[in-house]
Amino acid sequence: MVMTTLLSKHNKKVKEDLQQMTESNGKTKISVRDLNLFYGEKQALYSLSLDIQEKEVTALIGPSGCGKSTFLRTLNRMNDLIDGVNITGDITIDNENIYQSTDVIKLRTKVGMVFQKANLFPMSIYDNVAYGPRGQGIKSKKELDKIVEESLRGAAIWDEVKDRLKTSALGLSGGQQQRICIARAIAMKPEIILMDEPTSALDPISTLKVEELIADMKKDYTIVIVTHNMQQAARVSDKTAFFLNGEVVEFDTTDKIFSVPKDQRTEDYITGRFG
Ligand SMILES: Nc1ncnc2c1ncn2[C@@H]1O[C@H](COP(=O)(O)OP(=O)(O)OP(=O)(O)O)[C@@H](O)[C@H]1O
Repeated sequence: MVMTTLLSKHNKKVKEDLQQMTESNGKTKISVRDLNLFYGEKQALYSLSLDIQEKEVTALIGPSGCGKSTFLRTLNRMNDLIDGVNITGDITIDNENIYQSTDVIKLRTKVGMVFQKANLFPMSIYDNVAYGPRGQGIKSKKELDKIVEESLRGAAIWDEVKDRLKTSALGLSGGQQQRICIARAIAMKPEIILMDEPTSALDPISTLKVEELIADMKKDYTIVIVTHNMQQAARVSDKTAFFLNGEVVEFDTTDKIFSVPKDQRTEDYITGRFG
C-alpha cells in the first residue's frame, strides 16, 4: 500500500517534471548513420541510423543480447578498449565525427557514463567526486569544494552526505553510491550522460530517487539510458529505441512506442510476449 502510494506520487512528480520542461529545442546532439559493429567475425550492430536530440532522455530497450550496451558504448568510444572490435559508419556529436577525431579523452569528458553497478573508488565521498577534476589539473581547494558541492547537489545527494564528505564512499547504501557515481560524472561537466541500466542493482525506493533525478537532469544534459525496465523507460524518457538482434526496429517518441507501436515486434516486446 505504502509502495503503491509512493509509486503514484513518484509517477506524478516525474510527469510534472517532464511537463514543466520545455519541449525539446529540436537540436540534434548525436547523429548516427549506418553504424555497424563487429566483435571479430561476429556482427553485433546492423546499419543503425538515428538522431538523438539535445536535452532529451532517450531510452534503449530490447531483450538481452540485442546490442543496447554495445551501441551505448559506441557513443563515447568505450568499445575501442575491446580487442577485435571493428566499426563502420558515422557518429557525429555536435556535427563532429567522433571516430575521426582522435581526442578520446576530450570525448569522454563531454560524454560521461554511469554503469549498472556503482563503481566508486575506495576513498572518501569528496575524493571520489574530486577525482576527475583533479585529474584535469584543478588543484585549488576552493574550486574543488565548489565543484564537489555543485555535483552532489546536481545528483540530489548533497543533503544526505554534506556532513560526512570525508568518510568512505563505500559506507553508503547502494542507491546513494549510484547517485555519487552520477555526481562524479557531473563533476566532469559533461554535455551527454550515458547510463547503462543505472538502477538494476537498486531497491525500489532508490530506483525512484534516481528516476526523479534523471527527469530533473535533462534540463542540463542529453541522457541516453539502457533499461530492462519498461515502466522506467515509459516514465523517464522522451524517445525510445527498440533494439532486436542488433537492429533498431523502431525509434519514436516514448508515448508512441508504448501506446501505438508501428511494428508488431515492438508491440510483442512491450506487452511482454518475449524478452
Ligand atoms: N566484448 C565482447 N566480445 C564479444 N562479443 C560481445 C562482447 N560484448 C558483447 N558481445 C556480444 O554482442 C551482442 C550484444 O551484446 P550487448 O551486451 O550489447 O547486448 P545488450 O542488449 O546490452 O544485452 P543485456 O541487456 O543483456 O545487457 C551479444 O551477442 C553479446 O554476446
